[in-house]
Amino acid sequence: MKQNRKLVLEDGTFFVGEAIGSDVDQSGEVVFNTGMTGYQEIITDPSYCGQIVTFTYPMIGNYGFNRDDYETVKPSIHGVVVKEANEYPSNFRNEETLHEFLSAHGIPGIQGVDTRKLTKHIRKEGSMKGAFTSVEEPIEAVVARLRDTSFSRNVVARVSTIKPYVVPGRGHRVVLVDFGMKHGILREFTKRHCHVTVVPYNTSAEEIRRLNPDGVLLSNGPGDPKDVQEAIEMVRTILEEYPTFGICLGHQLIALACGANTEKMKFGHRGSNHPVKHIESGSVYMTSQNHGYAVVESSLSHTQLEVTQYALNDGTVEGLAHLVYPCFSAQYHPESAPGPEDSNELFDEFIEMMEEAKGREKVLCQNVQI
Ligand SMILES: NC(=O)CC[C@H](N)C(=O)O
Repeated sequence: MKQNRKLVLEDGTFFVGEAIGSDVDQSGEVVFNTGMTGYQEIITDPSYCGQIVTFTYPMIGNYGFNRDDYETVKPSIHGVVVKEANEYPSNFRNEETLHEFLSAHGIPGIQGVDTRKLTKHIRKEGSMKGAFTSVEEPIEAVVARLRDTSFSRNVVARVSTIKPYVVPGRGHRVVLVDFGMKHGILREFTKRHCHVTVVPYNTSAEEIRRLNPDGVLLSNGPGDPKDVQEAIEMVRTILEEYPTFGICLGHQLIALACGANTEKMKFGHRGSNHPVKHIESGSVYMTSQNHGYAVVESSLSHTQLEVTQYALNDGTVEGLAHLVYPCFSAQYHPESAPGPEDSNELFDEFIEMMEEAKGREKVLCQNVQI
């Protein structure tokens, strides 16, 4: 393997390896994902906007990239770090290699890195900034540059849709607020015949009201939830008016809108086998996760939210429900893509919630007629 690219971390730790993908010296927050499969979905998940993802599974690219598994058409990840990038994918759906895919989308990568060492370092020291550079560039210069770089606070705006669009269906009318939506979420709604209107992240409560939805879905998305202030305002209003379901960033926005707090985690949860316990049933579900922030449990005591699910690995909050309004959320990805589909039923719960709300409306109308 060639030694023609370096990954330098903010604390001066560096890894030398072979350049793959695009030839750009990009920087980002270095995080790790432990999934054994699903690299295409991970690389195309907009929640990774601005991040450099280290894959702990040692060979990436072995089944190639195909036309079906995109989570968004235009990836916004800032780089990938792998132990070995497979050059000869073998799969009937394969269309291009990891290297070809990354090159086509301007994403840099590196192979030949001891990803186990890098992951252990991040676990110990926490996720941190990193940059790809040439092997010649002095470490001190890169570190100084990284210290001066601050992450963009505008990542949601980069990945959200600019204009609303409709994915027609004959079922419930859902307004899906796109903070960096994975296509998997849309797939779950179309599977259930919903009529989905996807709207930009900064759509106001008034604009949503004009669409007269049966329910509102707040999608996943990149960055710090506190950076999307206009959405927090909107969520505060809509959750009192419509059945509301929040996924990942959407979950965090519901918490903030209700007066709770969120915090940055040391190294986050990114993988496809995170056990989550549902308090009411006692059941444990394997979940697909990708988040670096979490809801602060102690901040929930003065809100109208209750914890419905916990992460079994570290006890962090994984699910919330509103005590008054039909509103609930999950910190993980019930749409999977990639990962287990155990929690798919949350979409059915949301459909039931919309049905119940419609039923209540009908009774109210009948009473008025009498
Ligand atoms: N997948 C997501 O929606 C991630 C939410 C948020 N950006 C976080 O890292 O916690």
